[in-house]
Amino acid sequence: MGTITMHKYHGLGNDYLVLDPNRNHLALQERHIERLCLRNFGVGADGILYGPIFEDGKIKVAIFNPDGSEAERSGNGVRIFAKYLKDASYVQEKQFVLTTRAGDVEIEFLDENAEYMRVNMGKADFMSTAIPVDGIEHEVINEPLMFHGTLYNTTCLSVGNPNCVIMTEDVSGKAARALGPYVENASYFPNRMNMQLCKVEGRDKLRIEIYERGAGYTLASGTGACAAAATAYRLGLVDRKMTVEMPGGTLEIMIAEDGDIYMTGSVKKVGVFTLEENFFS
Ligand SMILES: N[C@H](CCC[C@H](N)C(=O)O)C(=O)O
Repeated sequence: MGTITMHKYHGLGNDYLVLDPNRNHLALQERHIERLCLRNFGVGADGILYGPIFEDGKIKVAIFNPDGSEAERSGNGVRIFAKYLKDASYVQEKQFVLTTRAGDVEIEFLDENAEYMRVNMGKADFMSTAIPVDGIEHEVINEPLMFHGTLYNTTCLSVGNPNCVIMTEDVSGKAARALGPYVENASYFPNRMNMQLCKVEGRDKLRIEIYERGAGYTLASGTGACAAAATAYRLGLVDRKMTVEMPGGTLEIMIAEDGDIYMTGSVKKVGVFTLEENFFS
């Protein structure tokens, strides 16, 4: 197998390991992903970014959660991977397109070190069939759904991956950890679900706590911030530009006139890990 080298980054405390198949020989399997993400027995991460995969003239990245499931998109993940592409000299431009399983995102570096960037994350889709949410095709807006015996007023949407946003005054890590597993695995959601608890703190400010599909409680989520922002805007609770505050830090979100969601935020490199030959044995 040869030595495996991985590059660790975080986006507002949501940390990922980059595994580059062009520079490592590892047929990535679920068990490898789970083991690498373990914080005590492994390297520790909220997910794996596998790429760049050069295909059909595109630069692709595959995104995996610690439970081995593949995500259609990750907001912190695409900012991290964009910085890796620059650090590893795969890209020299200030702007370029990165392709995820949910399609293209447009990256724009805002500084020399690619530690601060803006990403066009595309449009939100509230249609049940796009998220997906079971039942007749309808927009899932302000819908009462039952989780763990209690009804919650929810709005569900896709921003490439499935998100459930619950507007509430009780936005805390404790509340997110308590409710999150029931939302993640509710029978309404055929592909499971990412959950955000969201408090509107002004026409330009949201605060969220996150429980991610396949990852659990995390300190920040790019798609989660975009989902909360698109929901609050759709509900008429905020203007087009806002900050979304999370335990790990803040992202700036702007909903453009055409509905595209622009996410601006930072990325930090932690370091490089070289795995022991027998790490997976
Ligand atoms: N767990 C998510 C993917 C990562 C989302 C989050 N880390 C982000 O920054 O968007 C999912 O299964 O859809």
